Amino acid sequence: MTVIGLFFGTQTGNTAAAAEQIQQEFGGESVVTLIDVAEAEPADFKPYDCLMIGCPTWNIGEMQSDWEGLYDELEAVNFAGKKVAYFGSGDQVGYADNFQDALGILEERISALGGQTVGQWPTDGYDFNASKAVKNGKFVGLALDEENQPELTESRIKAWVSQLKLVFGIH
Ligand SMILES: Cc1cc2nc3c(=O)[nH]c(=O)nc-3n(C[C@H](O)[C@H](O)[C@H](O)COP(=O)(O)O)c2cc1C
Repeated sequence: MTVIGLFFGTQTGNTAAAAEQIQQEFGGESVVTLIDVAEAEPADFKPYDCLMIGCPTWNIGEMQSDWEGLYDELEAVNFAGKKVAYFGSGDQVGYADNFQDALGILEERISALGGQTVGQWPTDGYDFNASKAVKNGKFVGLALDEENQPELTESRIKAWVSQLKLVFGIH
């Protein structure tokens, strides 16, 4: 078993591609296991003390549909003692009033179930009106925008992962 479980949902592939890049940055399959939420159930979260949650925002402020389907069932997971990092895909221009809302929705739910949020990310360099993913002036996790800032994705992932390696205790 690997150290980190990365659970992602995706509609058009952007969040899946980010998940793969994040896995590579951490050192590959021996460190991070990728799990598509379309095939996940609550018991799958149990083995991991370190989790990453990847979810794009869809339909104006909603979670991607596979996360939507799992949302109620998350209640069966004990997140106490787990460090949880979040990342998402969104469109800050097209959906400026709901940028990355899904991240905020999931973070609130999983925190209420005992998860410890790690990997917060600054809002500098983004331009949007409102987001449920902003808490105390920061995004609750890494915000990616393939529509408007695809050239920044790689460097954002590298910076975020290097910060998380320390938090997760991975060298
Ligand atoms: C109909 C539609 C609704 C969307 N709604 C939002 C939204 O409310 N907030 C946001 O940040 N992005 C929104 N997006 C942008 C997607 O999150 C973005 O395209 C993302 O990269 C998709 O990720 P995926 O390929 O992993 O599914 C929307 C896109 C479409 C086509």
